[in-house]
Amino acid sequence: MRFLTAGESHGPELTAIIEGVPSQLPLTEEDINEHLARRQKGYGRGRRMQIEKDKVRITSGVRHGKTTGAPITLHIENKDWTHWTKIMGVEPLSEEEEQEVKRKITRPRPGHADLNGAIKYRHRDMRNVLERSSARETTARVAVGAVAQKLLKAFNINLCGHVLEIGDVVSAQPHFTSVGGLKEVTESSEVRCADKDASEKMKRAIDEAKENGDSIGGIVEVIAENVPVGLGSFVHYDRKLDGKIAQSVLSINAFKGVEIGLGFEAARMKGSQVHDEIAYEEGRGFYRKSNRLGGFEGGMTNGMPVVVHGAMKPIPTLYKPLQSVDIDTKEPFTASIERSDSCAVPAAAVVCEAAVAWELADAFLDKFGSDTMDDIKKHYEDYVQEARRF
Ligand SMILES: Cc1cc2nc3c(=O)[nH]c(=O)nc-3n(C[C@H](O)[C@H](O)[C@H](O)COP(=O)(O)O)c2cc1C
Ligand SMILES: C=C(O[C@@H]1CC(C(=O)O)=C[C@@H](OP(=O)(O)O)[C@H]1O)C(=O)O
Repeated sequence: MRFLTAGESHGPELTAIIEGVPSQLPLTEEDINEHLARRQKGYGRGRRMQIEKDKVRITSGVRHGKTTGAPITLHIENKDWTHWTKIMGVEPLSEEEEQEVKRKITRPRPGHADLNGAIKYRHRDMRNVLERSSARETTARVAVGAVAQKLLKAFNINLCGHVLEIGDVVSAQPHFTSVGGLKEVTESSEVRCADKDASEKMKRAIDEAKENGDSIGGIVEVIAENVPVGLGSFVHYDRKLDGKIAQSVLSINAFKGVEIGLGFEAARMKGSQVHDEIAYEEGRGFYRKSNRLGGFEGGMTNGMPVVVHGAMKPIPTLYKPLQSVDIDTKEPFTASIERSDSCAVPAAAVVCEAAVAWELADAFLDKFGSDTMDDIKKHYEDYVQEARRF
């Protein structure tokens, strides 16, 4: 499968085209809207989230509730667009209009894409950078991930993204019996954290950052269960699925770190404390006695739950000024204030879930074929039985 997204933060809409989804997969707009709504929730977001009511419109690749195998086109309207029609218009402006909307952005925010993007594309108005570098794009990625999740769910593969840390507040590791249970708990929490005490502390940490004109980051975890052994491959660098997941997670706006299983902690431990012992049980087949490696060995899934962590830096746009330099006057200034989130870690957990879902679904189709759900199901069931008997 592959996908492209397009659209600016304050343009009319976000669009995604997905190619390679098999035919006969049941899919409705509501399947996607559910995830779009989840991404919009979460403590610490700014005023923009009160304006947007993200809903998808499917205009191709689905007929009467099922995919056809043709490219799927998804559209999500930006409600805020009505306030930006002049500033974001496609047609050239008259001189008068130009005067009216002339509010060039010349003051780059430390930590955002503004300055590098302006130099690279030679823009003297950094709006041309911020519009596309904005994490508004993650709406499209979540929509695409929702399609991937629908496919995985047909094979009982379930995912959940949740918050482990915000600032210096750390959640006790969740004790979940199933991703379903974890999902329920985290969806009812404003910070999407399964630890009730930590959730309250996280909210206070967000409030405190906001009161101080500051922002705050955190760590999210995505767990996927019932993933079959053998997705991805060891034979070539760009077929290693853990590597693909890492790329996908790091490409989410503001994500600066990714771990599979113990991740960085494994580097500080002895081999005997890290590697998961192998066991065998009639009917179940091979399994690991623990899951410190997060479901991966040799770039392939090993049948244990996939566990991915992503670290999000604090949001760059700050009410508390940081120093920067105007690209026109070359004068130093302290950053101008724009509307902004103070913490988007709970929302980012949903984005991270979508990123992992996409990579798993893509690897799944690589292994089991990609034309029609019936063929894939046959192939999958044969393989799972074989693997159990191996
Ligand atoms: C869900 C989400 C919401 C975000 N909201 C904001 C925001 O309101 N203001 C901001 O400056 N950055 C926000 N960011 C982060 C920026 O988009 C990101 O830092 C920027 O694109 C630069 O990319 P980089 O941090 O990956 O280098 C958000 C990120 C995510 C994932
Ligand atoms: C719009 C979203 O996030 C935006 C991401 C973002 C950024 O710079 O990344 C800046 C803010 O945009 P605005 O300046 O319009 O308030 C966020 O609201 C969204 O998540 O849907």
